[in-house]
Amino acid sequence: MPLKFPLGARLITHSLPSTRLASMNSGALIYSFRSVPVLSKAFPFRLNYLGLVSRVNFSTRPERTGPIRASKSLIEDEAELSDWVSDLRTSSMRGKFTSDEDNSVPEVVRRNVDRNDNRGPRRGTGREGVSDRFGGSKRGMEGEVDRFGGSNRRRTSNEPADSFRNKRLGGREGVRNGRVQGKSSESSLRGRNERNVDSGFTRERGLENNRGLGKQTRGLRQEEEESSDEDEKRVVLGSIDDLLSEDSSDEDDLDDEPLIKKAASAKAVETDKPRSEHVKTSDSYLSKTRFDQFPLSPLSLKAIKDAGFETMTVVQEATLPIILKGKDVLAKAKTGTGKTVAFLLPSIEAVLNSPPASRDNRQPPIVVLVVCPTRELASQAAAEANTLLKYHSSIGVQVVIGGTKLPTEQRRLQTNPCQILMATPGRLKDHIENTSGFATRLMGVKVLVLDEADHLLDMGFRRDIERIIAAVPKQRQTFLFSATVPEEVRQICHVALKRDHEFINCVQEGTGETHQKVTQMYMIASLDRHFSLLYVLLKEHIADNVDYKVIIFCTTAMVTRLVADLLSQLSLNVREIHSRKPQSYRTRVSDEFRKSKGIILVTSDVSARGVDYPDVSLVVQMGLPSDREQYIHRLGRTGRKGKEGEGVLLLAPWEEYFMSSVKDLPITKSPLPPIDPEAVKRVQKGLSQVEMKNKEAAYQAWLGYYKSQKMIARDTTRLVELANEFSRSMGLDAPPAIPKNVIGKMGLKNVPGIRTK
Ligand SMILES: Nc1ncnc2c1ncn2[C@@H]1O[C@H](COP(=O)(O)OP(=O)(O)OP(=O)(O)O)[C@@H](O)[C@H]1O
Repeated sequence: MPLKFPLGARLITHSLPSTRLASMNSGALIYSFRSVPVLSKAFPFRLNYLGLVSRVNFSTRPERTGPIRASKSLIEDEAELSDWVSDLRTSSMRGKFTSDEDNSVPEVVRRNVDRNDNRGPRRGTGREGVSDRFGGSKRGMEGEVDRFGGSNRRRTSNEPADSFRNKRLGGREGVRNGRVQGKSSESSLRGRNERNVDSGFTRERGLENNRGLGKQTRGLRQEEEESSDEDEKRVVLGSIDDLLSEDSSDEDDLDDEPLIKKAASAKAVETDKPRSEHVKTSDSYLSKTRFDQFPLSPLSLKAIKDAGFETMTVVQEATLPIILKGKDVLAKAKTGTGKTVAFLLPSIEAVLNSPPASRDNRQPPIVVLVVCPTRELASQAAAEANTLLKYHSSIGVQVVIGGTKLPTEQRRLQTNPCQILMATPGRLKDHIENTSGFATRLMGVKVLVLDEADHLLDMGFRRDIERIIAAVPKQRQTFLFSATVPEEVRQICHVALKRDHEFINCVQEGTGETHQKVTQMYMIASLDRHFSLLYVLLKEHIADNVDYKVIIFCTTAMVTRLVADLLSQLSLNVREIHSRKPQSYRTRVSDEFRKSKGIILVTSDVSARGVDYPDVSLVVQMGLPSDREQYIHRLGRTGRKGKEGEGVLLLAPWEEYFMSSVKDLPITKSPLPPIDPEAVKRVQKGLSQVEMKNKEAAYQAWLGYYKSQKMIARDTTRLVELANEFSRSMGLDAPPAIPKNVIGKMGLKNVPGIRTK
């Protein structure tokens, strides 16, 4: 079933958390952060999470299951951000947010603290473009075959695969590098901020339920995906891809005593359980802790049972007791390990513990505000919330995500009030500023969640996030969740979190942020071989996996369209998603892909984070990922819920420098598979059938994307040479001419090799 990675590639394992919270068998690492001076004005507040459940009176139930579930959609996000803004990001963030935070001294409250953080540089992102076409002709397949054991024959997952990859990779046991590093850079870093208390669990401070306040900071500009109007805004902001677009458009603990009580007496818990019980020996994303070991609403527990969740995931087990004690939390856990439920369950408890709204209050307070970077994620979180709220008929969920007219959402908010609101930043800000009574409702917020927090705190979203934080009460609880928490984010998380927040790191030291069951490899090939290589890889994967489900990430929307067009011409079962597709289309394709097998999704970074597609067998990343985090999140679309998966990163030789940013991840360099001349011919033919305007747009978008990559863009002559190489790889004799204004915006005026129109 899997790609035949070098044998050695499968030998590298990275066990999940081997250390765990004394009371809960989890492997999370918890750091408690001390204040920075500016946050010393924290004031106490207590949420009675342990108290009896009180019900809210207003019902929003009917609307909840309708429009919310119907509103799943794929969104554009960072791919939408301006490269120019991205280029400013790293330096600005560092310059601006280091002073106070550098003095903060987090307190480690767990033993066996993992030191595993990010080191990679953060970079700009791609942009999106236009398109609408999939399905594809059946041309081009006849006669192609044997290389793959028959053109249409697929092996079942149990069949042995006798393919070129066995030969190609079988002799490469020694090749795999399995680089597992990461201590050194980190220890120096954490040495500044944290202590490793190796004597157990000492968290008295956490029992106080003190509430701090999120500091509000000055804003940096933000840009989001919200609507076609927003898309237009992005054009103004200089996204090259936008400029090029024509249509603008992710058990044995049988003690039934609620674990929160155990957590409240951490030392006692430590003696209750021998340490050995706290060591996980597998890569399981699940813990052995049952949900009913926590003081959760019986109705929530019933819904959890209905959902088929038997035990908690590691991140759920690790965060819940801390959150239930009223602490702010920054949680890092690998992709596909249940972070959404981790923040939703205690959020529901917060609603239940809130005083019931007055019956004549037509604008009942929003108690829980969940902010997600994309529409898809907000909708997905709402769907997950609805699963958990199955028996909580009095709790309503709404989504404000853009993609629809603001007045439509305004009406919905008014007619179907909710206590839990999922939102994307831009649209949320719109409501704060333009929806009557909305700001008042936000004053009821007791829980603020930033999903994909590192991304939301990044430059692109910062200004809106700061505006949002300013709009909710300082007396609140805040949860930040992500699979990646780069150091820059650690340094600025005080923007949202209280000074005594806890950092719960479910990523074990040395494992990196990726899953051991996901084999990763990268290939270095000249651009002119990329399309053929992709075709060969796909054909092989399809031959080996009867239920293949592949995601191909491309650098920009226009390149996404090009690749989707090509693969369609090659008679592969392809769909495409990127920001320039209409919302309804993205929703439909997303739903289809979620449910389907034997399908390939070509996508831009709109699908990189958080999207929960089950059973993705292979993720291919074509070209440079915007940064280390993006590589991890993209890869995280496979190997979810402890499943196996494969990842291939396809780079040109001059992109290989990227590998230094992921050197701690177990990525194997693979030799190139032989490319059958027949396959080359088919690809060439396929390319010749792709519309010229799509190639032109892809060329320009490609140029725009790589112009945003500093390492490549600093030599503009070389950049244009490379772009022209890409042009040739599409079968073009001469590079497409680019409008003058676009060339000017890209700073490529008079660069040799560029053609102006
Ligand atoms: N306790 C559990 N047992 C089994 N499945 C669970 C449990 N909790 C959540 N899940 C499921 O696991 C899947 C992945 O969850 P989720 O999307 O929240 O992952 P994530 O950690 O947020 O991933 P990403 O970092 O990619 O956003 C979902 O389908 C969710 O319903």
